[in-house]
Amino acid sequence: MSLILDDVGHEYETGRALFSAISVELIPGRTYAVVGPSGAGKSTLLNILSGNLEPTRGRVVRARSTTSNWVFQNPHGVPGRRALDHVALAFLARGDSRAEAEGKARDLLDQFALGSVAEERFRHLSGGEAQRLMLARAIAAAPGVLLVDEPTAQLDVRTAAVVNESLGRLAERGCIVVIATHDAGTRDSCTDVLDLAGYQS
Ligand SMILES: Nc1ncnc2c1ncn2[C@@H]1O[C@H](COP(=O)(O)OP(=O)(O)OP(=O)(O)O)[C@@H](O)[C@H]1O
Repeated sequence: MSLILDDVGHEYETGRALFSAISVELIPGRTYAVVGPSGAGKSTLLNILSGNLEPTRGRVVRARSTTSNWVFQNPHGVPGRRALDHVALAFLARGDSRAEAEGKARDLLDQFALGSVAEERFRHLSGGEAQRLMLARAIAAAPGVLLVDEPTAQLDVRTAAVVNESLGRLAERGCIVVIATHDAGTRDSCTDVLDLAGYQS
């Protein structure tokens, strides 16, 4: 089910107008890079897409059943919980048995080059590992829309490419993936680019 931005613009009470007149239909199967200079409003647009923030202009049309999942720039995990359990829980919540959930979680961890830290506690992961774990957990939840803020900011080029590929694969499974990014590699790996520079008020 698509997500439609209809003439969307936003201005915080305290500030200037960030962007205006964004009209675009986001379609399952595609990955959207939201780009623009720092302060252009990329995170704000993700917030609007998530439904957490009402735009001051226009509207977002989404199916009532659409689930969205947000991966933040700063990873939030449970310090004493194993990496594996963070991902397995999402499968358990969807009705899998413990064995099935752990099997699927290990596959996903391997995809994100996290197989070797599956048994590690969250607090022992590096910044980049923790961020990839958050992505794996979000993907395990199979949301209709995945919103990701700067997924490759802490990663080396090779690991960033792994993450970009995984986000593309998730889209291919029917998810709308929207990524706020400054990373040219991530932008180029997306099927579509939404450049906020073109929507300045
Ligand atoms: N809750 C808020 N209230 C008032 N102003 C805000 C609020 N959130 C963000 N802003 C301002 O709106 C502007 C856009 O912020 P936003 O975080 O959306 O930009 P961004 O493009 O994601 O930036 P960056 O690339 O640096 O992450 C900034 O000037 C910021 O200070």
